[in-house]
Amino acid sequence: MKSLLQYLRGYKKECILGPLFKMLEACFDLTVPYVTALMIDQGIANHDTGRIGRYSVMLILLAMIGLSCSITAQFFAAKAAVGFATKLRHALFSHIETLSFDKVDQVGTSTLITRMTSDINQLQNGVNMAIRLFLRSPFIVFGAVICALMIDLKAALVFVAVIPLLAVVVFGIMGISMPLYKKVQQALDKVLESTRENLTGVRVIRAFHREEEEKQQYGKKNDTLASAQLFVGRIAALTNPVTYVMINLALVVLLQVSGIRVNVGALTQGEVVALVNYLSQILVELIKLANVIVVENKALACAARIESVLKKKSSLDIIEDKDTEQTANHVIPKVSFENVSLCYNESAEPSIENVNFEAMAGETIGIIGGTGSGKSSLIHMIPRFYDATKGTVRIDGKDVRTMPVEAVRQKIGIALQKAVLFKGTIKENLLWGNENATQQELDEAIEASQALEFIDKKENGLESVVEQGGRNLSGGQKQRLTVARALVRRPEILILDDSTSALDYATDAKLRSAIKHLSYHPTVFMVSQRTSSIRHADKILVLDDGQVVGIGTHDELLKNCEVYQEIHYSQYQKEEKRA
Ligand SMILES: Nc1ncnc2c1ncn2[C@@H]1O[C@H](COP(=O)(O)OP(=O)(O)OP(=O)(O)O)[C@@H](O)[C@H]1O
Repeated sequence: MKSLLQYLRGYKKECILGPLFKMLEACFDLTVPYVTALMIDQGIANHDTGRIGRYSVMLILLAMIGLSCSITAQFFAAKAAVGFATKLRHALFSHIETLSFDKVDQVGTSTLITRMTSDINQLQNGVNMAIRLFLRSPFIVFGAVICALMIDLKAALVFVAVIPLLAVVVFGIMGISMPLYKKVQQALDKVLESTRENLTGVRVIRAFHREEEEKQQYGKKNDTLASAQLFVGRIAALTNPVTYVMINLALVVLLQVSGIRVNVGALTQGEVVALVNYLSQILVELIKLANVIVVENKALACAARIESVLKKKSSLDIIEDKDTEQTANHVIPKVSFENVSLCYNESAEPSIENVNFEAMAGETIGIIGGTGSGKSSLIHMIPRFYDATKGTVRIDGKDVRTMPVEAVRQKIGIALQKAVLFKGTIKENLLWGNENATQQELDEAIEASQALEFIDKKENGLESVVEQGGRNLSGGQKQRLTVARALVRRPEILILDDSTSALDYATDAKLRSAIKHLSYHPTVFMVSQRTSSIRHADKILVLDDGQVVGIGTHDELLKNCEVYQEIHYSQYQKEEKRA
């Protein structure tokens, strides 16, 4: 939690004034029983309506001042808590944006969402409660005991006896329920994870008639959450009945002792009422304090979850450039892989193993292989989505790890396998590639990606609205826009990760030809499952189980690479049959 306190720094005034006003309110609250006692003893006992009136006005004034103090404290507490949560949310979001993919994979997207939302809300609640009640409740408990002792030492012994007992019960119940709140939070994580998966995959679920199964599984997770919440709720709910029984027993004892003291003339009736009031105040404050501690503990648990994300460092460190290998006479390839392996996690088999190749500037490199053969893994190492676990990936002869991620990505335009677009207009989405792109650059990208044909048909053209995730566009339209977005940057390196799979053969061919004839000459990496898409590449890498099993041109591979032959002839025959 310590490291999170920095986000409260701008709210020092609120953090001091909030508790201060709460303490003022507490002082007025402690005065009320005393004034009531005076009203009973001096006003009611003597039938003195004048005094009764004066004390009544005093009580109303005390209540009004107390209320104003309470509202002011609430204002400061809310201001500090909301400000703290906003700053923290912003910092957490910015931090997550810097994390490397492996770290995001490690934590998990849905739990990151829980931490950004529910955990921060919990923490905001904790800060608010702490400012308002952390000092007030103990202050009232001690204040009420001191006032009781000042009224009558013997009668106040009841307080001395009952407060530790109350404290044991209240804090005992709290101690039992605390660890259970962690379980509730974990169950909530699972429900949110399932919600997210179901909402994003709703079409697939319906297409496969998995609604019932999904409902059942969701129901199970929801029930687990509900039973965890009920269990902890039932334990927490014990607090009130148990403490009320205790306090009522204490009241009986207090009235018994006070009655005797009144009879011997050591106490007045008004003082008895004041003692009863103080005892009730103590009970209320102890219960409040227990609630505060529960909320604070939940907040601390959430703070630890948030801190654990903030402590995660991107694995994409910049290493020192010790390269001596490149010589002046050697033509430096645009991209090269030297004995590169990639393991997503330590225990798993490598997804890429000992890959070596060079891509010269302006060349087109085709990458092909069965599903799961490592095509995406291979190209993800160029923009440093993941760093090689062994070997070196170089751009312009420089180890990519010696360059800042932004510098590497600035050179690259990438259209990922899953076409992702954002809410906004088509133009806004394309400008992600380069926010300063000129109309001419946009036009060239749109034309090359074969997106012109469908953008032109739209009433608002480039200003047409793209809904969240691009759901108002077809798969092929989305793919063409993601290719256009990559081209708008006029990248030195263009990576197309199976990003034309939804296009028909003719459009795919036009797109490839347009990329060849761009006004600039990027080095192109084209991942595809279809040999027809990569057959004209200068060099084709054939991947099988993470290893390069063939490298060469289409014709060369057809002669000497069994895996390529298999892929090609299976498709070639299919196409023949179709024709
Ligand atoms: N983020 C990840 N974490 C762990 N393992 C991964 C991750 N991404 C890919 N893998 C694993 O690496 C291997 C290669 O996956 P990759 O996505 O690179 O294959 P691919 O050839 O692109 O497949 P496809 O053609 O189906 O897209 C697979 O076994 C996959 O399970």
